[in-house]
Formats: sequence, C-alpha cells, structure tokens
Amino acid sequence: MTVRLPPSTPGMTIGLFGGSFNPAHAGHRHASLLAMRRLRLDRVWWLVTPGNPLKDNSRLPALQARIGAAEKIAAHPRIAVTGFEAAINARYTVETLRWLQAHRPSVRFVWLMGADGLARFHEWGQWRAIAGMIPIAVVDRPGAAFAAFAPAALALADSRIPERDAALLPSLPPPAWTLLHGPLSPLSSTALRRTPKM
Ligand SMILES: Nc1ncnc2c1ncn2[C@@H]1O[C@H](COP(=O)(O)OP(=O)(O)OP(=O)(O)O)[C@@H](O)[C@H]1O
Ligand SMILES: O=C(O)c1ccc[n+]([C@@H]2O[C@H](COP(=O)([O-])O)[C@@H](O)[C@H]2O)c1
Repeated sequence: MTVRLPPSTPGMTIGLFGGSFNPAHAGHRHASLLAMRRLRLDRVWWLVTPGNPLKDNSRLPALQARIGAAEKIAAHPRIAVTGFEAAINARYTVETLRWLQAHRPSVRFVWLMGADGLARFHEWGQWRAIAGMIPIAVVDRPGAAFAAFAPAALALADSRIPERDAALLPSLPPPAWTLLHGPLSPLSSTALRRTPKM
C-alpha cells in the first residue's frame, strides 16, 4: 500500500499531534497553534489514529470520517491532517515514530500532547523509549494541572527544560520535554459527544 505523508523538506521542524479526534474541535487547533508559535515549528501534523490502544474503540467513527471533519476544523496552511498510521499498520506511537524516523530522517519531529496525555503517558507502550526518541511538548489543559506530578513527569524530571527555552526544544537531543502554559481551551471531544444534536 502506498503511504501518503504530508509534504516536508529536510530540516523542517514538525509537531506530531496524535489523537482520536472523535471529533476534532477548536481546542486541538488552539493547542497546535500555541505549540507552533512557542516551539517555532514549521508545521503541525494531526495524526488521526486508527484507535488509541488504551481506549475502547468499538464506537469510534471511521478513520476517513474523522479525518474529513478534522480537516474542516484545522483549516490552517501549516496544519496537515493525516491518517497514515493506519496505512503503516502502527497501533502504538512508538511504531509510528520508528517508521517516521526511518522514512523522514532529515525532519526534526516533536511529539505534542495535551496535559491529560502526560498524566497517562506511563501507560503507553514503551513510553521510556518514546521519550528517548523525540522531544515532547505538553500543552496545559483545564483540569490537568496534576499532570506535572504524574509518574512519567516525575520519572523524566531531569530532562524537563524551562518553558522559556521552548523554542530550543526541537533541536535538543531527547529525552527533553517542556510544559507549555498559556490561554487554555476548555473544549473536549467528550463534551462534544455528550452535546445532543439539534
Ligand atoms: N482543549 C485542549 N487543550 C489542549 N490539548 C488538547 C485539548 N483537547 C485535546 N487536546 C489534546 O489533543 C490530543 C488529541 O486529543 P483527543 O482527540 O483525544 O481529544 P479530547 O478532547 O482529549 O478527546 P476525549 O475527550 O474523547 O478524550 C491529546 O493530546 C489531547 O490531550
Ligand atoms: O502507544 C501507546 O501505547 C499509546 C497509548 C495511548 C495513546 N497513544 C496515542 O496518543 C494520542 C492521543 O490519543 P487520544 O485518543 O487521547 O486522542 C494518539 O496518537 C494515540 O495513538 C498511544
């Protein structure tokens, strides 16, 4: 199967924002733009997952439907939406990253996630290997202030860099991570799924 990736050029810095996007919302866009600005990223790619291994995906809408809806929300020339993890048969993020680093070795990737993601990061497959492969930027999120004290955050405390140095993060050798604060978006897919449709 041909794997179609968004365009990139050698030396680019690209934030990888993985998610279920069930559905995508303005909070995803807000976090992407905040990270793009603070890390001085050239692009952000939304990786629409075929299914988060920690979630019950039995009611997850089809990948193409989630991608189509995400493209409408992203609506930004420097945000690309892709579902390529399905095409490479990657279920775990560590597999995605290995594939990307093998196929786009000249691109500097940074993993982006909301603070709730950091809170459960220690449950991910090979999370320590992930932290050793790619710099990570965590975007604060309402209700997730405790994430700074989550098991992975404590385990990786020595490799946390000050937020004021965020622009350096894409060029730092991993493990390296930072927590980005700023205006928060209270939006969530869970809340949207609960909103009755008119
Ligand atoms: N409002 C937000 N602020 C910061 N990060 C966010 C926000 N909403 C989602 N994210 C982050 O976006 C990534 C993808 O999230 P996801 O698609 O699961 O959306 P979600 O709103 O968290 O969904 P759900 O409520 O179903 O868990 C995750 O890293 C998540 O932490
Ligand atoms: O690799 C893992 O074990 C793993 C466990 C949980 C989540 N992830 C990834 O984290 C991203 C956020 O997922 P979600 O469902 O919280 O939006 C998405 O890219 C998932 O594939 C990855």
